[in-house]
Amino acid sequence: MTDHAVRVLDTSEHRAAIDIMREALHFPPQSDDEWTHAIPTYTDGRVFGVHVADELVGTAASWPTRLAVPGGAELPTAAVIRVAVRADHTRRGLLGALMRRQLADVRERGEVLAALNASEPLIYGRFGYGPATTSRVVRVRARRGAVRAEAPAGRVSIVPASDVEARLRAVYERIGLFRSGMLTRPDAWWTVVRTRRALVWKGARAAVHHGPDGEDGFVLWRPVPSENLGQGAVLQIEDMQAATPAAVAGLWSFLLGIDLVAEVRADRPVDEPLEWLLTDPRLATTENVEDGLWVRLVDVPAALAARSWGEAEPVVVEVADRTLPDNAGRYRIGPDGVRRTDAPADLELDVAELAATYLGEVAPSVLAGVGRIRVRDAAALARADRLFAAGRPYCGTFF
Ligand SMILES: CC(=O)SCCNC(=O)CCNC(=O)[C@H](O)C(C)(C)COP(=O)(O)OP(=O)(O)OC[C@H]1O[C@@H](n2cnc3c(N)ncnc32)[C@H](O)[C@@H]1OP(=O)(O)O
Repeated sequence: MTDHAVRVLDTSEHRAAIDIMREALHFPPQSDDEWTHAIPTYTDGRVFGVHVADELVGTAASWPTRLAVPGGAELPTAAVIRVAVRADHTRRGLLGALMRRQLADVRERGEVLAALNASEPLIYGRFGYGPATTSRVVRVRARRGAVRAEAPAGRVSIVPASDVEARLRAVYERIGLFRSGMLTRPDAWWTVVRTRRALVWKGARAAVHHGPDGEDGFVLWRPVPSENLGQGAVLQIEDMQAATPAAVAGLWSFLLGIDLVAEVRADRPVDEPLEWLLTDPRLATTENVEDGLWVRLVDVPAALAARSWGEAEPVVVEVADRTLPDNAGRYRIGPDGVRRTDAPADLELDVAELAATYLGEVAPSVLAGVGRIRVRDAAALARADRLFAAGRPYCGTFF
């Protein structure tokens, strides 16, 4: 491995770090205007840099959030952002050095989980992250009456442009983390959205859904270029939160009924019953189903203790963890809770596979079927499926 040093960057070095990230993603360096907006999105003390011969060549940062897990607990979580190594220093172990240092830091802060959106799915598994939520990219052809009349939709009203951030924040706070996989949104997250609205998403509009008990959903969308301009605009949903079935129906009905709109595109939960909601289910086309939030159990005992478990006889799971070895060991998981044990293992898995099952995204038997969980007691597998089962997770907060 190259001679290198990883350390916390001070604030005067943050701009250089963000430019390394932008270069790695093939974006130009930031303008002064962009940098002014970006400053508050870096949390002091949480931005790492890796130096080779005193030159900054890589970076990884995070900000603090909370992630909802099955049963409703919200766990302190590091949202990992802006991971990059300069192209002339890749594949020499520098990301590994950054990841190890960052995970140690997350652990010291008492954060139970780390989470990220991966640019490529091959990067993070080796550091114990697993794909823990899924989303689908969907296109829906717009037409008035696209949503079935009997759907219990409420009223939708457009938010004045000057009020968008305050209203959306208020609704997000109000509805809370209503499904597992959701994250709290700190100031830094809203700053990023404000910046995008000002600099990139020009023309973005927002609307809220009014349910019987108040505002229970919102959508932020913008028109995007399309080849079919003559047939109407294409609307890209940038943020949609819908805490009730009526909010789902109301917001879709509103968007699909706007005049001069040909199509609405969105990233939505795979279990959103869109096709059942539409008068013609073929109006919706799923373009892709892809990994969403990658999660890392940084403190395995605390993470396992915090989620609820289904009804089944306990299983003993042996967890391997190369990066944070004190997580390794056997855990007895049952409906009454989780404790370390010396009993023989029923199932053996890596902490990355544990992360993939943790929020209920995938059943242990699925991972066992493809050889990613080793089964020592076949009878335990069905029990593990029942224990790990939970409503489908979805994040909905891109960062
Ligand atoms: C949360 C986010 O910010 S996601 C954005 C991530 N950043 C990017 O995609 C920007 C462009 N890419 C980069 O900056 C770099 O290639 C990085 C950060 C992804 C990887 O940095 P590197 O310093 O090259 O990684 P490093 O050398 O430590 O690799 C560690 C291991 O991961 C593997 N690896 C790293 N990146 C990749 C990749 N993109 N695809 C496949 N394998 C990879 C390496 O081969 C190595 O494997 P090994 O341990 O078996 O030898």
